[in-house]
Amino acid sequence: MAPLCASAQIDIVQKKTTEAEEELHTFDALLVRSATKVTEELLEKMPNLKIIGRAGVGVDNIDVDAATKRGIVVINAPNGNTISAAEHTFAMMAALVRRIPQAHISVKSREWNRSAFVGNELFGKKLGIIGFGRIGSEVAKRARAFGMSVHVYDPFLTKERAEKLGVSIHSLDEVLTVADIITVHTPLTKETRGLLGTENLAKTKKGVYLINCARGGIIDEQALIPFLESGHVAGVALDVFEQEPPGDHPLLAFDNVIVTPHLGASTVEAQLNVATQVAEELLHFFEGRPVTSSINLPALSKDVYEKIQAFYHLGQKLGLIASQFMNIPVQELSVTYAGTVADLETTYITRSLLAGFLRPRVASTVNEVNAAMVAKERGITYGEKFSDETHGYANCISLTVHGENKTFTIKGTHVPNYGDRIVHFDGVAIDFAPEGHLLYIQHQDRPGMIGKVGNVLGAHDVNIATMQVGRQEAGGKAMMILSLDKPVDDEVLQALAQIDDIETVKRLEA
Ligand SMILES: NC(=O)C1=CN([C@@H]2O[C@H](COP(=O)(O)OP(=O)(O)OC[C@H]3O[C@@H](n4cnc5c(N)ncnc54)[C@H](O)[C@@H]3O)[C@@H](O)[C@H]2O)C=CC1
Ligand SMILES: O=C(O)C(=O)COP(=O)(O)O
Repeated sequence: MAPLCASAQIDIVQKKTTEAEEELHTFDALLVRSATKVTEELLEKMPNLKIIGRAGVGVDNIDVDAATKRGIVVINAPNGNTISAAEHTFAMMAALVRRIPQAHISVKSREWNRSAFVGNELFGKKLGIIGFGRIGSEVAKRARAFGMSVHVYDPFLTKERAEKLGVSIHSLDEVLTVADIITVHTPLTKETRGLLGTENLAKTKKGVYLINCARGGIIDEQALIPFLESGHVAGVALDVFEQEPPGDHPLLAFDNVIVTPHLGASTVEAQLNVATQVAEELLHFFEGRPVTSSINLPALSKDVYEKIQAFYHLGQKLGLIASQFMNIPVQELSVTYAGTVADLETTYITRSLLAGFLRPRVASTVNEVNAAMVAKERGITYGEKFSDETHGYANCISLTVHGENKTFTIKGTHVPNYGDRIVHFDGVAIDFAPEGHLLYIQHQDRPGMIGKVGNVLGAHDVNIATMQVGRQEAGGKAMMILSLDKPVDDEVLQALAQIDDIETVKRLEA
């Protein structure tokens, strides 16, 4: 939190959401741990919210889809508590096989019953790890130091990484059947909920030990009961529960179930790490710098951000202008990158372009977080292409919009230390800055057109800042793009449309 406390721009309110009902609508940012449930209902009460920071890893307490729909960035602190969670898992493993909590209670009860607490060694045992990300792999390192062999199931794990960490990759069934101890380290998702349920528990070795320091529900709590009763499962260590706190849960009655109250990340070090990480990211966000640990935005490093920043702005302007020009329903946007920009992280630029395009069309907030989702909802598809055709510029972004009976193409370039320029507009080569109050006029290429337009605007007290003209061929289709000191009203548009040889007049705000 220190970075936030040091910032003069940030006011910190530390309360439970239920105690802050009256103020909820005022907050720009929300920082939470796992106990706060960020539901759609809560988000509805927070119309000002721009970012949610999870000071930890798991975001299963946050309705990320609902946040994304509203254009709210969700960030977490992905590695600040990894070591603490891995160490806690290991502490639970040792406690489980040596029955330390039970022995502790016994001695505290003034008993001295050594024969009741004969345990097992970890040395030489097969450890099954399900989910081999940051925490799973740290657990593996410690297991190897204890002389255990490590058998991993993770559908996304590469052979190289497994070899590097000295573990063997297996199918889920293989891990279930060979492991003496199984520990789960996946996120809680549709796929992992109930991963260790009746069917899979039945595949485990008789006398297996199970550990869940990831999320309640990955091991099905109800399904576990008969396996404990029959002695098939020798013991279970749980740091997390389907409902937290678990209340009077039947699992708590078993002597060989050892538990902690979601303490995996509860160390001084981990809390300092995650709080600092998330606070720094939050400040970056409000300073307009990239955030690197967003759940609902592609990751972007500072270096990459600095390179794409200019194109990000250009993309947004291309989208914005094209959307107003094509003020009809559209089905498809096609973006082509050429020259230096084609080597950059274009996904971000495309998202920005898409957000610019959608902004004049939708009432709700649309930004690079929810642009793809909003486009999908409206049946607009989009795609990226790469080309060598830069039209003589160092870089060129070209956007083609496909509407029902019309297709429109706009191309732009970014010139360092000069700015963005639109260099092609609806088939005509032109050169103007996509800024401010613009007016598009399509007309026949005849002498005197500029004067006529100037007269009408002058009569309505509209000052022209710049004027660019272009045409396909002499005497054919021609266009003017004017930049004006103030926006024009409908009356001015009508007056211009009445000039002979003017075919279309459109207002474009950029
Ligand atoms: N008890 C506690 O206080 C803490 C719990 N956690 C929890 O630990 C879990 C793991 O965290 P990290 O290692 O940081 O995450 P991670 O994202 O680095 O690793 C998760 C791994 O699970 C794998 N995975 C995803 N779906 C899978 C599936 N269906 N089957 C097998 N593997 C699958 C992924 O490929 C990934 O390698 C999370 O659920 C997190 O919320 C994290 C920190 C503290
Ligand atoms: O980071 C995680 O996923 C955790 O489970 C830690 O949760 P906490 O912040 O301790 O409520």
